[in-house]
Amino acid sequence: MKVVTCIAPVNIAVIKYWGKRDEDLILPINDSISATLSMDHMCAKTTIMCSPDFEDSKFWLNGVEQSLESKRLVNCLQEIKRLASAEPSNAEMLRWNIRICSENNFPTAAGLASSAAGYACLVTALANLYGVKTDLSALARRGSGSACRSIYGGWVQWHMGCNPDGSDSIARVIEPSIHWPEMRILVLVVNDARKKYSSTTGMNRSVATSDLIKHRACNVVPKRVTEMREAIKTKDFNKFAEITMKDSNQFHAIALDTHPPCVYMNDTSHAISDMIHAYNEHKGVNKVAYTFDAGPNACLYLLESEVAEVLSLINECFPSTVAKSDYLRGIPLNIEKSSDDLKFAMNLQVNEPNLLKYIIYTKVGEGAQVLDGDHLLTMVGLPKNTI
Ligand SMILES: Nc1ncnc2c1ncn2[C@@H]1O[C@H](COP(=O)(O)OP(=O)(O)OP(=O)(O)O)[C@@H](O)[C@H]1O
Ligand SMILES: C[C@@](O)(CCOP(=O)(O)OP(=O)(O)O)CC(=O)O
Repeated sequence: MKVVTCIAPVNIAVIKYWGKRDEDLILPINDSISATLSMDHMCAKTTIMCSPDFEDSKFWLNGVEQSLESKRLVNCLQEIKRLASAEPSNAEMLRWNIRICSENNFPTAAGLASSAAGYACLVTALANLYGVKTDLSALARRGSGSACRSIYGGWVQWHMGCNPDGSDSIARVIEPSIHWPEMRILVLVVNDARKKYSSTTGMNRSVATSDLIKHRACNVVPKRVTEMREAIKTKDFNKFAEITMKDSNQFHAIALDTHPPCVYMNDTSHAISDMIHAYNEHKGVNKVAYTFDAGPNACLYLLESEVAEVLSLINECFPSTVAKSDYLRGIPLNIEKSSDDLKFAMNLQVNEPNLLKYIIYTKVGEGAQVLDGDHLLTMVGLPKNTI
């Protein structure tokens, strides 16, 4: 019997991946760049066990048994087993059935990058189980494109590559997590329910029907990637924020240019983006950047020095009656400060209460990791937690 448990982070792109040139190999039509978020508040955890005593293979996600037939899961498993079979001593273990148990400590399939954390975690655990030593980003990519960036910590670029077999479509670290230690992230959760159409469906539809997506991939992203790498390297927040917001907006413009359109942002998302622009304008320089993935939730990048003021601004504009202990996740309670001057100077628009469900405060963190114990499966290969 062998057992491995891993944890893996989510990542939030500042240059978005949207569109594939190969659906099976999951090869993108443009490079993308993201920051990996700390696992303190958002992570996937996966235990994989294999044993000659297991009569069958099983997979549980968040306590619910899943099919093992999913194409992407099969692709990840097949690829890792193929690589593992190069080592003759693995032959017996490769015939054993496996049990997979995974849990996300944040909402699944809600546009909060659960598939990125989930597949990065799965392939890290599988590779460790079978002793496969290779670039894990290419393996994670077979589960979900954005997952390749969650293998690594810090600031990560997914290079689209040009080889038809996808061998050069891999993630690489631009800078480690410690490079920009003041960087912070606020995730404003507007809705954590399962979204209407997945990123996979949306981007396939965009590739098939949007004219703008071709312009973006060929003419916009290459230049933006160079500028973004430079902004990160030189810690130029103003430039970083400008590119991040423009890229998020271009991605959503393409989602709308898709036929039928994919509408991911809602009125609350737009109110958040208006508030950030008003704040940056008031400051005379970009102090906060927003970015939205395939859902209404906002992810704000800002430096630690701005957090207290921006949090009080959010509390003014988006009042909440939810208990603070549940509403502010990861936020020290003494961090808030009065925004009276700001409120007056910015002529703030106050929205109706409870448009935000909760706020997660986090920072840039490390990539996927193997844990020493703390397994999610019992010795007989059954989940310790079921629902
Ligand atoms: N911990 C996990 N282990 C394995 N697979 C997972 C895990 N978490 C999520 N997934 C897979 O990812 C799917 C959700 O992916 P989907 O792209 O729809 O949502 P998301 O990743 O939360 O949002 P987005 O990619 O738009 O940010 C789940 O239905 C499941 O198949
Ligand atoms: C909007 C995005 O979050 C899209 C993520 O798409 P996925 O990686 O979930 O898509 P598949 O490769 O089909 O699984 C932007 C990004 O993370 O770069």
